[in-house]
Amino acid sequence: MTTHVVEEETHLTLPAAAVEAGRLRFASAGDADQALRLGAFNLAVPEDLDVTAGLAFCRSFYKPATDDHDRHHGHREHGHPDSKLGYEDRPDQVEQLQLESFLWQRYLPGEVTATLRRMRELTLDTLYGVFDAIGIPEEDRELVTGGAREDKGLCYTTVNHYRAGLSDRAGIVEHSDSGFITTICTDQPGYEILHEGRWLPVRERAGHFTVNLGDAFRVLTRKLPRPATAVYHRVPELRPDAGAPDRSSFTIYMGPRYDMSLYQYDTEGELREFQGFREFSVEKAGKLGYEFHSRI
Ligand SMILES: O=C(O)CCC(=O)C(=O)O
Ligand SMILES: [Fe+2]
Repeated sequence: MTTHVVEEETHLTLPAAAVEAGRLRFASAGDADQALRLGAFNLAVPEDLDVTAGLAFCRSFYKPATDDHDRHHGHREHGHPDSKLGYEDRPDQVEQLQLESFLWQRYLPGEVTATLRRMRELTLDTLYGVFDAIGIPEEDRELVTGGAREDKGLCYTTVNHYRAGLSDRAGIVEHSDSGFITTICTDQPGYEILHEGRWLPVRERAGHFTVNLGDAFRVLTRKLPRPATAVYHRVPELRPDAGAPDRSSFTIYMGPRYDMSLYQYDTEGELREFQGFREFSVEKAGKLGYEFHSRI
């Protein structure tokens, strides 16, 4: 007789971790192994990180601005001339605002910038904790990330508004994230991952973010004894729910810069240049049938 409860077969509970005094700690060694295998885990929201401003911004950024100085609204029309990313009305339900970390202060409300900066710090500590778990030598980390510790790599936020009113399309189509790591804050369920060939909704763990590992980690570690998976994830079509707000999420993404290379350890453990990250990203976009950012 199986001891599994039905719920456990239809939902996935992610392994758990927390950052304490700047160090990532998984709940157990088993959680660390599972996190690398899945390419996803839950990360405790630290007590001094208030996500309220971020979630409120997810519900306001797309609405019309009241004046030229209104940074809470008007981001559909803004143009964000200094960003290579910016606003995108995607073919799925989600509309997204993506802004590099050096532009947060210029374009975003002060309280949102403060939240994102704290979440960036947390994401950096988490990234280094994953390097520890895999056994990536300290002296290689700044090279492969393009200087994440000195904020010279690529770090941006994605602010997601899922327009439940748009029918017959996915919330966000299945994809892996391209960089090393993405920390996601959501206000409601919907996130699913591909696990052993099946799409499974992930059970929300109260007071936790979801962390994804991306393509840059998969490429880097593919030939190592403890490789990291780039998790395939999606949000299926969301239905309008009278009285409930649309689904919101915002993320911190960290990856290589587009002007640098992806790296890979060979079977001897030697670090080698793999492919230019921009070329890799253009090829990936082509395979998945979407357009690569026109400004990059
Ligand atoms: O909203 C979510 O749960 C996932 C968002 C996501 O996958 C992304 O922004 O890359
Ligand atoms: Fe994603």
